Amino acid sequence: MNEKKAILVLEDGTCFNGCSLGAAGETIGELVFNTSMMGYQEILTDPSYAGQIVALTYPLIGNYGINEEDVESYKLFLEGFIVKECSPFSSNWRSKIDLSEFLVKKGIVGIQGIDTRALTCQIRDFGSQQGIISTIDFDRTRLQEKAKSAPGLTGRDLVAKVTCEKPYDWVNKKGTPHLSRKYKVIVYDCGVKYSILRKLAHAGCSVHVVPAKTSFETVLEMNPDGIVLSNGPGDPSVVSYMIENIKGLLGKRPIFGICLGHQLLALALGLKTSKLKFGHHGGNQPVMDLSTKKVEITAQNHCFAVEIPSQGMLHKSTYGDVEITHLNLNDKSVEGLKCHSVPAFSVQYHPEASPGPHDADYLFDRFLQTMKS
Ligand SMILES: NC(=O)CC[C@H](N)C(=O)O
Repeated sequence: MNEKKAILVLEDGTCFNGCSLGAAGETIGELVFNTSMMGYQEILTDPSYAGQIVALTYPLIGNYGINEEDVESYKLFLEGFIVKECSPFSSNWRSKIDLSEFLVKKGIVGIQGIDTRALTCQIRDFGSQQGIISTIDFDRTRLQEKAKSAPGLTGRDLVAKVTCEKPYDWVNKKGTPHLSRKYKVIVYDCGVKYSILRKLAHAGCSVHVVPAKTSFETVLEMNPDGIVLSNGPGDPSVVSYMIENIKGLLGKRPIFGICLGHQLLALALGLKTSKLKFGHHGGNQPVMDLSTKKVEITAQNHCFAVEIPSQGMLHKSTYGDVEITHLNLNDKSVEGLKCHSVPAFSVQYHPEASPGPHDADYLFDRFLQTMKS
């Protein structure tokens, strides 16, 4: 273990002393804990973690290294990383680099050797808060002040920070776009995970990714068969340009929203979103499909959620009835919705992720069916 000191100070003054992991320096972000036992590479490269410091609850992380295939983005957008113990060596046939080297290379400041269980209990009991990791300043009062004055996630448009600058086609292994495909899908990149693009390509779609600020008129001119609203970081309620785009697309083409995309679709339909106490981040969240009563084990990563409409599971929107289709069995929060009069549906969880189970794969088939009809 790197013996260089590091400190984590929370907004409320709680302090953890540990060792530096990754780059030296200082970083501030909203603290979240992720309960996945593996998949740290996918977590690190998920753009939805922009603005956040991620603590992993599983105690030993890094033992299968980092490979070239499992990245979810070209860049790391999270603010910091916390583990109990980073494995000092890694072993896997695909591994190209150790986790700690990878973090240094990507400039991510982290801390290890702290009681991640105590940190998790703190976040779970008192809710998420800002935290600061430092390897250069150990003055607790000063660090706490900095954490307190950090902006937080609410009211911040982080999509603008992570969306692609230019449109691009998702290419196959030979580097050419999948053009002669059955369905042409436009993906609004709000911080898209590559697994979504991989799944769509695997399902037989040609996949065109566009920046989040692309107008709905431009998207319609491209004549897609369907539109995917991707995952992404931050507070959905302030991403007004996406909400306006969705309003322009509803009823014109089939829409499938994933995570932030689900929240944005809900907002466009007149529903509300709000922040959860500490969010859902992990690979074993139980979700019930209310129409079949079937329970799926799902991967999730979100801090905000769609509120249950005051009149119950059916919401009257200007686009017709909107039904809440899925609920989280842990806290009964909204996990999915569908429109009755226009082809649009969405889920709060990640059907493209497979933290073991592939329970939610069927949603891609459903999207294909919607495009077909
Ligand atoms: N993974 C996501 O798309 C996250 C959605 C949103 N930023 C949230 O935290 O709730």
